[in-house]
Amino acid sequence: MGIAEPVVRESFQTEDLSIFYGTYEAVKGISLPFGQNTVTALIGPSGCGKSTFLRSLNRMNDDISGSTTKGSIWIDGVDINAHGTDVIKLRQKIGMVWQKPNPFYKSIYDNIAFGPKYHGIKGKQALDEIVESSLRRAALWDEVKDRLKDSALALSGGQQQRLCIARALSVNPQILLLDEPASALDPVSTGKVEELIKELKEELRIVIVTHNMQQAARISDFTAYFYLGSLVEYDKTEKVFSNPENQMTQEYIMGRFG
Ligand SMILES: Nc1ncnc2c1ncn2[C@@H]1O[C@H](COP(=O)(O)OP(=O)(O)OP(=O)(O)O)[C@@H](O)[C@H]1O
Repeated sequence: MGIAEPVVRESFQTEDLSIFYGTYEAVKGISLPFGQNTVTALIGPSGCGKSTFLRSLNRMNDDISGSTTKGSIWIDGVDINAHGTDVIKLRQKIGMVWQKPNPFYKSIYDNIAFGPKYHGIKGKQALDEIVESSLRRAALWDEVKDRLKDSALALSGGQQQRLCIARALSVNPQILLLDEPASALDPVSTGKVEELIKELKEELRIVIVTHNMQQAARISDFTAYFYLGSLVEYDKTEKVFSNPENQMTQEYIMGRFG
């Protein structure tokens, strides 16, 4: 009898992950790795399960009544769906930015300081440092450093989205989940967010849902093509966009459907 091969797990990956709304299986047994310092793009036609899959990665689906999950999401050898997971700590490790910028009705400063304060950081100097470094990492510091006490809602849409990214960064996540983060932005702001994603991947892993094929091609290292809840193709972005294995991927990328 042979010796069983040890299971080598990426430090962040899904394994046979299915997600249901009631009895409807919106995500069907998907296994995907998310490597360090990589951007992974999730693409596919509307309703194919991209956002459902993305939200499950930091258990945002817990908040949707009737949603259940089967399979595993491994982070550093621990299944985040296991009983007893501290979901607040998990969301500190795995941050999320939504499609529509959603700053709090607070000052720019307080938007960023909120998370660190919640996690127990006290003292003006420590908070000042986190606010500055988070805004710098989100390429927003120079634009807002003289008006930190102004309302975040006075910022432009593109600035608000970078503020939301800075807010996510303020608690030092290892992973950032982005759900169409630039779809509500003008081309200049979109360009800034894309530049930022490329810079941030030097420090973190990023998983992004996007409907914009050029954007996926520009910023991601790996691309996963979803269709009707299943993973049809996953490969290096260059390969998926130049020579996909699957005809359906090819047609979607060429804009023939979706
Ligand atoms: N809260 C919910 N309750 C019930 N069904 C849902 C819920 N959210 C999503 N679904 C269903 O699950 C499927 C996947 O939806 P999801 O939003 O994940 O797809 P998507 O690929 O992100 O779509 P889009 O690109 O349009 O945002 C769809 O059939 C959708 O109708």
